[in-house]
Amino acid sequence: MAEAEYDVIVIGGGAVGENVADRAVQGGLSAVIVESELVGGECSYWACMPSKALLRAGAALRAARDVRGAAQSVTGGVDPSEAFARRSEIIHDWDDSSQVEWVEGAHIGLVRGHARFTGPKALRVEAADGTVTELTARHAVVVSTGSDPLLPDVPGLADVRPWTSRDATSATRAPATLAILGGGVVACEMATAYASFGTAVTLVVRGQALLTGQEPFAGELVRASLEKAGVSIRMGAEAASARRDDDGVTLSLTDGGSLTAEEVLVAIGRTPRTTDLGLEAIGLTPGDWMQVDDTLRVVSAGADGFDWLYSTGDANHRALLTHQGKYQARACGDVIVARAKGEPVDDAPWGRHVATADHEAVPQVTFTDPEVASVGLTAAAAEKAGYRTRVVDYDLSWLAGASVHADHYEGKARAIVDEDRKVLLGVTFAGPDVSEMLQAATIAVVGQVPLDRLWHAVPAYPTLNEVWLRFLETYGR
Ligand SMILES: Cc1cc2nc3c(=O)[nH]c(=O)nc-3n(C[C@H](O)[C@H](O)[C@H](O)COP(=O)(O)OP(=O)(O)OC[C@H]3O[C@@H](n4cnc5c(N)ncnc54)[C@H](O)[C@@H]3O)c2cc1C
Ligand SMILES: NC(=O)c1ccc[n+]([C@@H]2O[C@H](COP(=O)([O-])OP(=O)(O)OC[C@H]3O[C@@H](n4cnc5c(N)ncnc54)[C@H](O)[C@@H]3O)[C@@H](O)[C@H]2O)c1
Repeated sequence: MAEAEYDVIVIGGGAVGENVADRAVQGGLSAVIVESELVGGECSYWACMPSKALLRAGAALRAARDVRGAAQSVTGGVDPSEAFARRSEIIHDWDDSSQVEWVEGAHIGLVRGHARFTGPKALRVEAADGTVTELTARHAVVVSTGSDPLLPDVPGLADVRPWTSRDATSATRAPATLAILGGGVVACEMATAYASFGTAVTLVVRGQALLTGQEPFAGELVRASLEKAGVSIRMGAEAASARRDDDGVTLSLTDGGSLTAEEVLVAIGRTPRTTDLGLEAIGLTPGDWMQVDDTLRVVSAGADGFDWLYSTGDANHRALLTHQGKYQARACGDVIVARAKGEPVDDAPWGRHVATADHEAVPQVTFTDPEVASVGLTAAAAEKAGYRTRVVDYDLSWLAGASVHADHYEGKARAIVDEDRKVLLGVTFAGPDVSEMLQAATIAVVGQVPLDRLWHAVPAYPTLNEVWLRFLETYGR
């Protein structure tokens, strides 16, 4: 049995854990990552990267088809086998050697195996070959273990071996038919990708809308385009039972209907990867999300007992997005260094050691058709939070840039103005290729740039970014 002591132990070598360890080492501490699967985690191998790779071919074709002159050259559809091959190439065929090389180059230790707490600042790591390493931390342990797909308790569902996001992103062949449970981000993105491969997709959605955390027009535009692409959408229905036979999986639905598909993908949210982490050894409850303060320090059972325990990324449930987890990681790594060295902690809102943006300025792109790019609060969320707001809507198709971009550009944009401070609380764009417009909105929201000053941020003509000028003109000066 090997033993080792480090200043910082990071459990989980996903994109988030890697960044915590990197910041700690850059601050002069020693750090080790414990990883039970692939260094790079879910995002690199089963989530962001492969899903976006699978979506890209369809998006490129749609763009070309809507530009007269280019459209004439598009004579076929997406070739799924080439799209799967490109996906595999982009994610290095599930080989993490390049990420391991990066970890080594960053002077971060790496222990492969499954970590469990044995006590405060103490972990036991079991590798697949049975090797055991006992690790102790001088200053901090960071739980960056991510999340797993949530499976609903539906009779028979587990027995039909449903697809999760991992199966959908690592498939090497498109099924003829696919049922998808859920109407959120994974469901809509995977419906878009598989419909582009020629799969007959049926979405089974519990509520009456898609992408419910977003402005309502986003879900409505995505719904219309999925239906145009041949996706069947069953709103107000849930799976009541499932069984598999030679015809595939048959789902009976709560609305009395049923459907049969070759595969069923469950995409109804996530559950924390904290069940098998030995949390009971430190007085926490296995299977819970880790509750943290803005410096990412665990507060679940009173901050005093856990001044050495942190959690970043999906595991803390603040914002289940790679970029936001990496943002937390930078604050977390830096605050661990500051506390270890007895340096001042900058934990005022927007300080170096806090993840303030998690509360009201989270950017997200959903890579559907159309893309949905949003940051900050929706109109409903701003109202709920008690702000006095004005909603500014603009139709993206009215922009000169849109008419050049595509022959039938369809899209909408919304900005939420805080009427008391005359700054933006949130912005949403839904339209083809809006993803690259998001960072300007994020800067305006995080920077709390006054509308008066935004008039001086002149968008280039003729680009889609002219929506910024139209927002201001619509609002009035
Ligand atoms: C289909 C899909 C598409 C997505 N697309 C996007 C996107 O486009 N953009 C975006 O921002 N977000 C996207 N997300 C969300 C994003 O994938 C997650 O927010 C991100 O991966 C979280 O990173 P993490 O480091 O917290 O967790 P993970 O990436 O899950 O990493 C955690 C790591 O910890 C390891 N681990 C867990 N327990 C232990 C243990 N006990 N011992 C040792 N190691 C352990 C795991 O093996 C894993 O490697 C997507 C999610 C899904 C499901
Ligand atoms: N492009 C991106 O940024 C991207 C892409 C994919 C995933 N993600 C992240 O991954 C996370 C997980 O995505 P997701 O789509 O699984 O979750 P989600 O929270 O986005 O959507 C889950 C959907 O399932 C529904 N639902 C919940 N329980 C249900 C049940 N028992 N039966 C039927 N429907 C049920 C919800 O109403 C919701 O519509 C998200 O938080 C998202 O941030 C991000």
